[in-house]
Amino acid sequence: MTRAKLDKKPQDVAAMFDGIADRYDLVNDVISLGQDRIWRKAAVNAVDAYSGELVLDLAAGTGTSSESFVRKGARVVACDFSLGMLRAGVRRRGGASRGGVTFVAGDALHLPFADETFDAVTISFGLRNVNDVDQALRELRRVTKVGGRMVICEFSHIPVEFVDRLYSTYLMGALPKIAGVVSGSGDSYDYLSESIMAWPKQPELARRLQDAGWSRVAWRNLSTGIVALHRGFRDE
Ligand SMILES: C[S@@+](CC[C@H](N)C(=O)[O-])C[C@H]1O[C@@H](n2cnc3c(N)ncnc32)[C@H](O)[C@@H]1O
Repeated sequence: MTRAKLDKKPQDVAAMFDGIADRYDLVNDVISLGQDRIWRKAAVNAVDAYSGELVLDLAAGTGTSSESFVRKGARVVACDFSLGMLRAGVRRRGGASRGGVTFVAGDALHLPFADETFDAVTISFGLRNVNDVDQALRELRRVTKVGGRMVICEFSHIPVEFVDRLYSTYLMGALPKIAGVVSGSGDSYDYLSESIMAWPKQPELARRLQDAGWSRVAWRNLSTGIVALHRGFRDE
């Protein structure tokens, strides 16, 4: 089983997700104790897409993060570069373009869309896996219409130091073991823990959004900072 490292070589990241695609959604529910559903709901509310809008869900994987936008009446393009994850999503929905979700293969660093295509763009638990975060933030902005918005939902850091240390113990100890039993690939979940711990804290990520040209940047913690939602607008 391929396991990505912190250099996040695209072929390793894609192969790792190909390998865990079939059990990906089940493992998420188990290791987050069902919290992932609450985080996804918060992301959908933050995007606040309405009927007739076109939303890009980047690094959409199996499309779990995409489905709720459709329930709000928007059309969603679910884009990912792991063909294994896309196939699992297409199988589950019974087609590559069904019920408002269209799966598209594409790389976050060179998105296969024209400038100003989407009303809103979003990425859940994907940005941390991209090997050039700043380029991905610029690409997301390029494909967003002027006036449009972006929401990032990503694992983050608990602001209270000793609680963050306790959480790190769970991340480095129990999490990969539990995920290993459920998924059959503990190595991939060692990468999950390491990549979360190496991920920038909330203010640093906000600064990088601004550097990439996003305006009115703000964030909010979910589950005391285990996850954070960052939001920005394309004003020009
Ligand atoms: C943890 S999964 C998240 C899937 C989904 N958004 C969710 O919330 O369940 C991360 C996804 O990011 C995708 N990914 C990582 N780097 C990417 C890139 N450069 N371009 C497109 N997708 C990428 C992986 O293939 C994987 O499907």
